[in-house]
Order: sequence, then C-alpha cells, then structure tokens
Amino acid sequence: MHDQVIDATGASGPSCPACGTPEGAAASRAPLLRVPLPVADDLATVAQARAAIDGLDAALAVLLERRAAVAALVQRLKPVGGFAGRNPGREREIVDAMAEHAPSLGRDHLTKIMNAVIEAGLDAADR
Ligand SMILES: C=C(O[C@@H]1C=C(C(=O)O)C=C[C@H]1O)C(=O)O
Repeated sequence: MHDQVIDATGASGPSCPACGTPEGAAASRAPLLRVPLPVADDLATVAQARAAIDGLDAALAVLLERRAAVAALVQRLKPVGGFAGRNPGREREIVDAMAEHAPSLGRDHLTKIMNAVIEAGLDAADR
C-alpha cells in the first residue's frame, strides 16, 4: 500500500488539499477522506482482490455522493442548469485533469466513466 497525496485543486496558494477550500474558517468544517490504495500486484487471491475492491468502492460512493451534491449546487447557481446547461468544454477539462491522475485508464475510458457520473449527477439534481 502506498500513500498518494493528490492536490485536487491545482490552485496556487494555501488551500485544503481535500476540497480546494482556501485556508480559513470554512476549511475547518470540511471532513477529510483517507483511504488505503491497494496495489494489484500485492493481491494474490480473489478474496483479497474483492476486499480491496470493496474498500475502494466504499470510498468511491462517498466521493460520488459529495460530487453529486456539489454538481447540483452548480446547477442552481449557473444561469441555465440541468441537462439544458450541459457544458462539453468543461467536461473535457475535467477529463483532461483526471487523465493526469489516471494515466493507465486514459482519456477514452475516463470520458465514458465521467459521462456516466455527470449524467447521473444531473439526473439526481433534477429530482
Ligand atoms: C457542474 C456543471 O454542470 C454540468 C455538470 C458537470 C459535472 O458534473 O461536472 C460539468 C459540466 C456541466 O455539464 C458545470 O457547468 O460546471
């Protein structure tokens, strides 16, 4: 297992690495998510691999729920929200940034994954 710290913001200046909130009052309210990152080469059995998947999926579920809530906020804040306000340019930027963190998945797979994530988030925001 390896520690990997991801600066999810890409922003300069001091900010919370987990949420991008600039240092200050709001940052202290943001919970942190810390998860083990399994390495496939270290796993020898189906049971070990499934346990690793279960751990990753638990973290993914937390991240996806948070992401959907923040994406729903954007729908309320921007002039045209929901599916009508879909922004392919912004979605490409998201995939490009993610591809730097996941080079072995690559842009094509990430595009498929994020398309599903974004569509499900917009659908959830609609309800
Ligand atoms: C959140 C936004 O609205 C939509 C949803 C996106 C997302 O879930 O990341 C990205 C772009 C838009 O299609 C946005 O415009 O930033």
